[in-house]
Amino acid sequence: MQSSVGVCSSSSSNWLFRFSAAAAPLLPSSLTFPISKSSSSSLITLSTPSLISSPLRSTASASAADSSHLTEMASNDAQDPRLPRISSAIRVIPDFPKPGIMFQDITTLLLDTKAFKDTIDLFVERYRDQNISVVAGVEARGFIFGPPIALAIGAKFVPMRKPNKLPGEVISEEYSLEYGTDKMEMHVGAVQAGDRALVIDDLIATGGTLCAAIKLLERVGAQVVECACVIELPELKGREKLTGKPLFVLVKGA
Ligand SMILES: O=P(O)(O)OC[C@H]1O[C@H](OP(=O)(O)OP(=O)(O)O)[C@H](O)[C@@H]1O
Ligand SMILES: Nc1ncnc2[nH]cnc12
Repeated sequence: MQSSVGVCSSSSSNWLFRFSAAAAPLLPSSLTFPISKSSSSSLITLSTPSLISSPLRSTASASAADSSHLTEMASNDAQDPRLPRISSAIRVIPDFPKPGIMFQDITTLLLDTKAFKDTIDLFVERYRDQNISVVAGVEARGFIFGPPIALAIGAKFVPMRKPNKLPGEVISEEYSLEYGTDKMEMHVGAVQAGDRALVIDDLIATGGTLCAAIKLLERVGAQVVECACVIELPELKGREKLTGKPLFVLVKGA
């Protein structure tokens, strides 16, 4: 099938420069727990958990009528003590893969068995009763978080892959990057019209990647109930590009 360039385009590269804290985000208060970088080179340690709000509070912008109950759930939830550990388990590596980029490294979260389990549990607790039929995981790091969530909530897992990786017939969605475009692909037949989809990735920056995933799912008639990420970089305003789809995140990069 043909590729198409979606209306959701990201205006900057996937590798993102981090803005100063002075650049106040115009986003709705969606945050849960800020990741802060220690003075040492790579490992971050959270200084003070000065701003913890519930992960369930943090996310859903309630544009999709079908997801309004998720927003309601969020607003009623108390702070969750699991968030500081999750946040502090994420390492920030400056200048990777290019100078100026603060890389949010979730591999250290995977080494912390409690924090990793808590991460999965938080998503499972949110989605287990939402009648989700498909969890769509975005390559590559959405492949880490998506499958355990899918298994736990009884949904199928569908990989959303980079070009020319899937062997069967695919549909493709191009999306803009700062210099050029990238493409995401999904197997034809993996998702059916009427499926209720959750899109999972580790991180939202400009939102271009999640936008492409949403478009692929909607092209086959699925209903995207929500997007979920471990980390949001709010300064990049990716949330605003999600065509009204709710976004749920656990922590935000500072
Ligand atoms: O919100 P965006 O600006 O679209 O960026 C977010 C995407 O960037 C990273 O993946 P990347 O494209 O680096 O691929 P990888 O996981 O295969 O390294 C990240 O895991 C998200 O998928
Ligand atoms: N700062 C960042 N860290 C990790 N993955 C990213 N993808 C886009 N920006 C990123």
